[in-house]
Amino acid sequence: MTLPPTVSGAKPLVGHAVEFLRNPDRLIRRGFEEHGTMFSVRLPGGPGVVLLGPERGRFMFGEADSRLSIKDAYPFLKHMFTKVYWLEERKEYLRQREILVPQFTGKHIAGQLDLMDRKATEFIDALPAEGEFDLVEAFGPLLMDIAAASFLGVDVATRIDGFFDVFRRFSGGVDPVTPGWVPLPHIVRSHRARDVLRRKCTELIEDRKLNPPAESDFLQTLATAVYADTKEPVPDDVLVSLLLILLWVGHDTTIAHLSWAMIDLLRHPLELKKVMAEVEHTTAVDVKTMRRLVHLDNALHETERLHPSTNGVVRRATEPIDYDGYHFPKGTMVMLHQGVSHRLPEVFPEPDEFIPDRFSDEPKKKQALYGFGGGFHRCLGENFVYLELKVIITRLLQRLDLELIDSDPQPMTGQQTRWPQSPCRVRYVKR
Ligand code: HEM
Repeated sequence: MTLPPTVSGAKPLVGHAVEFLRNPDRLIRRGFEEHGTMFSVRLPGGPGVVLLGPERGRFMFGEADSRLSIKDAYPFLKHMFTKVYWLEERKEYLRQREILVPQFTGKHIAGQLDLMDRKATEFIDALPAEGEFDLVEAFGPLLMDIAAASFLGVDVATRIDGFFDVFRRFSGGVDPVTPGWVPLPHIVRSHRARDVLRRKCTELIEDRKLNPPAESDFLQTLATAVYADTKEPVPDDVLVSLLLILLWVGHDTTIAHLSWAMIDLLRHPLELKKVMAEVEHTTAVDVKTMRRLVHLDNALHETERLHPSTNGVVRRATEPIDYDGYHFPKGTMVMLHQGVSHRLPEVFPEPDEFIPDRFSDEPKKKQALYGFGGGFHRCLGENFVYLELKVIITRLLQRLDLELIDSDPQPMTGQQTRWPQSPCRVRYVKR
């Protein structure tokens, strides 16, 4: 048995590396058109296999970590975070996961809703009576502020002004092809930003150990965490990396989802009207009320389908794997690409159209979405994100009349989170 067929366009020596770095979506769409839902790409680190669609997704996320591993799947995380969480051996990863999981229970997330509401309200209060803003430029600091207040505490969040810009430089280090030691400008910038962030997070943890607040919060729980099995304190460098991961994933990908959700709604007045009717009289922002916002929920899933925030979910084969008539040698990089998977016409008819009601007609279709990954590593923050988006959008639509200035923003290309490219401005008038 052999690898799946290879997509066209491989160059001598570098294979598909350059196109994969610069325009992975185009490469993968071409692969789909040439070979269907499974094909190979040639990358410097060895063969890569791209999988598309729910059936292949079930295979990928159903495989054990011991065969399709997350540990070596994202090499850039090594230089961005050093050795932590996904990069650890399975036993250590599970010990760290045990610390995180309790922070994402329904009860904990429900406790964050008032904070999200307060921050969204402050954001709107601070706007002049009318004007315009760029969605990414405006939502970036707002979402960073919510992530910082949720994971560092409200008092600390006020002391870390400017974190969003530092994180922006840090995120520039996402590069699955170039080794972390190569001194290219984006990697050097990312390392400098990482050092600033690590220093700051170390100070915060040390400070919390010395001065615990009267009421415990997430940062306090983390600063005093012990491993469940040995009862030994978790070392500071691990705590700092966990904090950095949460702050990073806690705002970066959400910027894309929130910005695209607003763009999708503003470009579809009939859908906007349905959502407006639903949120118009919403005063309390408790979990039950947010769950009743069915149109908004469907619209957010439709945005997740059309504009997934990440570039793909990746695993590395730790042993040779035979699948559907093909052979993946040990070391193969296996990637599920959400962008193309979410637009397969046989799964989602009229794939390029924004049709939130498709999820009312067939709620199970949500299971074919991979915006938040799948299986054991499925995003721990998914419920947090959906509630956060609902709270913010409810308040925005209640208090602002909005109109898109740039009517057709395009997604970022390359390896960056799929934010809409600026300018993506809205004009608003306060009601
Ligand atoms: C729109 C926003 C978000 C998107 C699109 C997103 C997407 C993802 C994806 C695709 C994965 C799976 C990675 C893989 O399997 O290789 C993941 C994992 C994860 N996400 Fe998110 N995420 C978002 C927001 C958040 C937030 C707000 C948090 C928490 C603050 C969070 C915490 C995590 C954690 C801890 C994992 C790792 C789970 C594990 O492997 O144990 N995410 N996310």
